[in-house]
Amino acid sequence: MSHWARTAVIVANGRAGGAASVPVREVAETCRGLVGEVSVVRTGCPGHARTLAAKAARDGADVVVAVGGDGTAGEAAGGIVTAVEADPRLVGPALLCVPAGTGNSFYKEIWQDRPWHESIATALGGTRPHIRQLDLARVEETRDTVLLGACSGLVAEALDAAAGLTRLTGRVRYQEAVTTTLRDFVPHPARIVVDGEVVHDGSVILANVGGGRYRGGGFLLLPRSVLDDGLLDVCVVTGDLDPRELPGLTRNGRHLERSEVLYRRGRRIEIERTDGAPLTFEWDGEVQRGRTRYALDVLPAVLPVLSPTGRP
Ligand SMILES: Nc1ncnc2c1ncn2[C@@H]1O[C@H](COP(=O)(O)OP(=O)(O)OP(=O)(O)O)[C@@H](O)[C@H]1O
Repeated sequence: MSHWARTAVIVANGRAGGAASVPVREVAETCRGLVGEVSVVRTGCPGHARTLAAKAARDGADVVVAVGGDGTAGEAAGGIVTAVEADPRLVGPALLCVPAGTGNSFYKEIWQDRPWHESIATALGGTRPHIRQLDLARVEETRDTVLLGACSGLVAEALDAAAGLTRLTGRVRYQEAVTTTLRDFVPHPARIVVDGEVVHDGSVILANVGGGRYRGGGFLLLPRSVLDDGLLDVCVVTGDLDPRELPGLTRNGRHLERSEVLYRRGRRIEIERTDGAPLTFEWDGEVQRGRTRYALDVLPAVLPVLSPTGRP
């Protein structure tokens, strides 16, 4: 049987948290049995996966296989989408993720708990691909694309703290960072605007926009999010909630039952800190500093992603 993909480029991040447990050689061998031509490129620095995926798109690859975690997946997604924006004649390669990171939230969104070699066999093994055209978000201030989500407050501050916990690795590192951040965490005053309507103006623990349902591997912040509905979801946890309750509540989405939490959908979400101080903000795990405001616009159906079925 001849399979559908002629060319695949494997973009591998050897610095991702789970890289040691997913040998790139094995990923390449699995792909070679299913795709005519497979090449492997390795990232040399942060941001490199974006450049490599954009080049693969310009070279006409059918598939980009991103071997790494959520950061690698987000960079590869951005590379594909910006290459196609720059040259609309290009047909963007489909993205296939192999979970070699720490949280691997994006892989789980698409493939749940399936082992990676099964996902590759399903994605590349048939005579036609199952592709979902996912939405991304674009940050107005920087023009960056966002795959998984963006968040102010607690999540962004915990990511910042995690960077300093070099003695720990993996999920334990992030859990410890959340615990440390919660010790003296102070909510920030912010205005949240959805499609031009102010939905909250006051104290905020976090405002998370996405994208993916999970952040940080296991926190179900956006339980109702659909990756290809043409809309962004936003969850605002107001300062009326005790922040120490949040890790427990977001394990299974129970925070949505609380009156201190707002959940909305829209095409454009604006988050602005209202006391003039810089807003601690992050997207796809990268902490940002210096600005008081960020606006995110949906880019509907721009990213082809290989999936178990065309739609969930
Ligand atoms: N050669 C490299 N040297 C240093 N950093 C790199 C290199 N290649 C990629 N990176 C960076 O490594 C970072 C971590 O990668 P990634 O997010 O994929 O793994 P992770 O953090 O372990 O997983 P997750 O995000 O799923 O928790 C990314 O920010 C990426 O830009």
